[in-house]
Amino acid sequence: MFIDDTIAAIATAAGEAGIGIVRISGSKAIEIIDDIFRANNNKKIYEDQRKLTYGYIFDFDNNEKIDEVLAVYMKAPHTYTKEDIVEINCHGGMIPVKRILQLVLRKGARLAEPGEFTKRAFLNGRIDLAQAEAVMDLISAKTEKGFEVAFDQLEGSLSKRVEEMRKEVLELLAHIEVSIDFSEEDVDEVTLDYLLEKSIKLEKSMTKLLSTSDTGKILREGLSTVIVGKPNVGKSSLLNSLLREARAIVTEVPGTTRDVIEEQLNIQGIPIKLIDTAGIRETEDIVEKIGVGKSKELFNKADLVIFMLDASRELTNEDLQIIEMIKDKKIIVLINKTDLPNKLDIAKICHLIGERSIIKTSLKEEVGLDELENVLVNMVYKGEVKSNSNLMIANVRHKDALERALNSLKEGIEAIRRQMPMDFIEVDYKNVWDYLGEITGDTVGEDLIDHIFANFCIGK
Ligand SMILES: Nc1nc2c(c(=O)[nH]1)N(C=O)[C@@H](CNc1ccc(C(=O)N[C@@H](CCC(=O)O)C(=O)O)cc1)CN2
Ligand SMILES: Nc1nc2c(ncn2[C@@H]2O[C@H](COP(=O)(O)OP(=O)(O)OP(=O)(O)O)[C@@H](O)[C@H]2O)c(=O)[nH]1
Ligand SMILES: [Mg+2]
Repeated sequence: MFIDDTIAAIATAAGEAGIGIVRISGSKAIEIIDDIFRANNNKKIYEDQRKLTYGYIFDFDNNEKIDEVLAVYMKAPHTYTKEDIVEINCHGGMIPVKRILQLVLRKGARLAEPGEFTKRAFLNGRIDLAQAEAVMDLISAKTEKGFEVAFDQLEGSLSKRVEEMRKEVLELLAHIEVSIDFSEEDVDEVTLDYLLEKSIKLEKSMTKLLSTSDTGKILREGLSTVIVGKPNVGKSSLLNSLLREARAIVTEVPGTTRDVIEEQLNIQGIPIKLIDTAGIRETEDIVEKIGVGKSKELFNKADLVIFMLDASRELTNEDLQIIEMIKDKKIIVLINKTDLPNKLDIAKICHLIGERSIIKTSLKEEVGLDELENVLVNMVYKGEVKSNSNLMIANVRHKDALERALNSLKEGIEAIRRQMPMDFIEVDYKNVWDYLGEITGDTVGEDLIDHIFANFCIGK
């Protein structure tokens, strides 16, 4: 694919800021900057490369000075996109960047599509697809750990592992092909044993990589967590305690929260979208009724439900109804208000909810929050020691491809065990090779590539 147009975009975030950057990439970048920039030392910007030069952006068509800037030229192919790049560092804020961009577009550049700089880095072969996707993930990371996982992926950790696996598949395919050529005779035992042994090893390492995908997905996308319970159990108090801020209104009146309150939270590196809801009960109040309806909808979509009970009241029908509604979800049960005399039949609750974590809290006396945080973290890391490794499958697209690769490998192994014809076995291994290649972008079509980059931000 030959890319000949020159693209431009604002690379920095909108709004008041110290500096703003306009970025240009493509063969016309030099021409364009030459048309609009005058260096104070009177040198042409392309005489030096990778050196910031002080000067002014001018609109020479009407002799207007636009802004005082620092500009830099980076020569292809050793640049972010592997094309000629010019960056203009102007004053921050909405106006300077916008005016300079407009001028650049008037001089012949085209406004870049979302992610197009990174897309060019990929199409021109500087980085692979998993690395390109990591660029976006690291921009949108909400916790340090999420950033670290994305950063290692950008550095090629995942790509390297996937390429190692593909190399092994290729080696197995070579053996299989040799056997096909000798198809008249029986394939010898040694070859079959060898294929089987190597394949089982590969299956193990693929399974291991796949097992990181639940945690990886949460680090990348966040854990959507909904607090549910009947009115007045302390749901909004819990939101406030975890946020360490009086975000939601808390009163002793049941039915205080009527709308959904959503906040972002970071618990030991895990990004959590915490949602406080209206207490669930039968009600004639129209506003509250809508709120209750929303609560029910929300916890159906949640990754995790925190179900709250009030230790100072007996179990009611409302509690039982909620238990019925959430019994198939991933839940943590919180028994709150343990500072008050207990009236709750805890044995009965255990019986109703089965093998689930139960935590006793008193939000009033700040008891039990640490335990809640720890249970939550352990749930995400599935009780495994919190991994120091940042090599994870964080992207659902990668997970899906790896799953299909693993399934094909299992089919291949089964086919070897049953001594199926070699050309039959070969198909499975070719699939493993193809599916793994989707992760690094080796075996994906143009449509999918367009779709992936369309979700990037402009200027990246
Ligand atoms: N001003 C500015 N800051 C930035 C970027 C940018 O594009 N512009 N980046 C953009 O996201 C990030 C840095 N990433 C970059 C990645 C590769 C190359 C690059 O020129 N690579 C060449 C040469 C490498 C070398 O000199 O050793 C290459 O790989 O061939 C530049 C930036 C973060 N900061
Ligand atoms: N004694 C005691 N009171 C608590 C505790 N936690 C919350 N409360 C009180 O219980 C009342 C209700 O708390 P909220 O957080 O508003 O309860 P809610 O579940 O959000 O209620 P709705 O929004 O009406 O569904 C308030 O008066 C809180 O101060 C606790 O651990 N002990
Ligand atoms: Mg509330």
